[in-house]
Amino acid sequence: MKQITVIGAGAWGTALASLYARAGNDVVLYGRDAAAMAAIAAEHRNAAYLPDIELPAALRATSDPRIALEHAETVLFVLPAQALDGASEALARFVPKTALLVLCAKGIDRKSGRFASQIVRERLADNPFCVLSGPSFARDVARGLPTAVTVAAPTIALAEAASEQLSTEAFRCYASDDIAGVEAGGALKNVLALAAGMAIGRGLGESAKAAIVTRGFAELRRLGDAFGAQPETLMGLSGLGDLILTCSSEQSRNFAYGVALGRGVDRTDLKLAEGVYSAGIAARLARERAIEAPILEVVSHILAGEISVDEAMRTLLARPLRREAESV
Ligand SMILES: NC(=O)c1ccc[n+]([C@@H]2O[C@H](COP(=O)([O-])OP(=O)(O)OC[C@H]3O[C@@H](n4cnc5c(N)ncnc54)[C@H](O)[C@@H]3O)[C@@H](O)[C@H]2O)c1
Ligand SMILES: O=P(O)(O)OC[C@H](O)CO
Repeated sequence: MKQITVIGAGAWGTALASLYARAGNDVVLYGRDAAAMAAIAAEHRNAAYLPDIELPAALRATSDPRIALEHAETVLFVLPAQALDGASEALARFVPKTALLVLCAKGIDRKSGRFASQIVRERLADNPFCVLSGPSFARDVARGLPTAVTVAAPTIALAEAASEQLSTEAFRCYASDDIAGVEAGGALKNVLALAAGMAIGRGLGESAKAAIVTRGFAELRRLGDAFGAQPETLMGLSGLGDLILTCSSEQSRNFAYGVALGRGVDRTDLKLAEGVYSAGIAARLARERAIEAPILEVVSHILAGEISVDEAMRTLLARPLRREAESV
């Protein structure tokens, strides 16, 4: 049994806390909202996220960071990318020096262009850490449905040890030492899911969606390569695998948000579509590296209210014709 603390009581934090509590670990879920955390502890249910899922009775919940972290052997950071800098600064002093950090955000800090590992390690430089990413809807994992993800760490030995610890019967972790690849895949697939959703919402059809996902994946690979990612990582669970999942179901908040944009309707009920925050910075990082990323570019312009979905499609379709083999 491990002492595990999950920071972030949203959908994914609640699902992971539930997964590891059911697997027999001593798990504490930490969230900022004292009333919400007291309700989770009393009712074994997270009313704001996954309200219909019954949480394990052994799962503890608190809004006190000292209580949450004092005995932690493993600390999962399950916060939106934009919250990581502030939260890791505020919480760093409570995190035991030897605790394994598991970074679960799929986004890019839009001010600094940094990924989760770069942000959190600035505050917690001495702790061992890994990044967890891959096809995994919170609801599926909370219900105990099976999936597989990638766990990347600075050394393959640490990644294998972390994968061993983080795997359960239904949650299979593959080890990798490609942190850049795993983080790039997780963040960029969200932006591409917005584009895929927009195509469906605008009524452009499944063929257009498949073309956008495939050409978007070429952009993900080019930009990932510039970040130092290994191609096989991007072809794996945290790249292609998560792209397939996220672009194929309205269970994805990013895809659903894109569908809504394509239809011209408001979806403020979608609590977090990470791609909305990562699109502009992803397009900028590509531009700065002279990497062709027309889909990331148009998504960032649509979100900024600068062009419509129709204008974006016209821009994409008017691009010069290329040999496919030269542009993947
Ligand atoms: N939901 C999923 O299926 C899923 C799966 C895999 C990865 N992810 C990724 O995990 C990350 C979190 O996603 P989520 O689905 O849990 O989001 P969410 O919107 O459901 O929950 C985010 C939680 O973080 C809390 N929070 C925000 N700032 C905070 C702070 N400074 N301190 C403490 N808590 C804070 C919010 O109150 C909320 O409870 C995202 O990067 C997302 O892409 C989500
Ligand atoms: O609901 P989304 O779009 O944030 O996607 C959730 C997970 O990242 C899917 O793997």
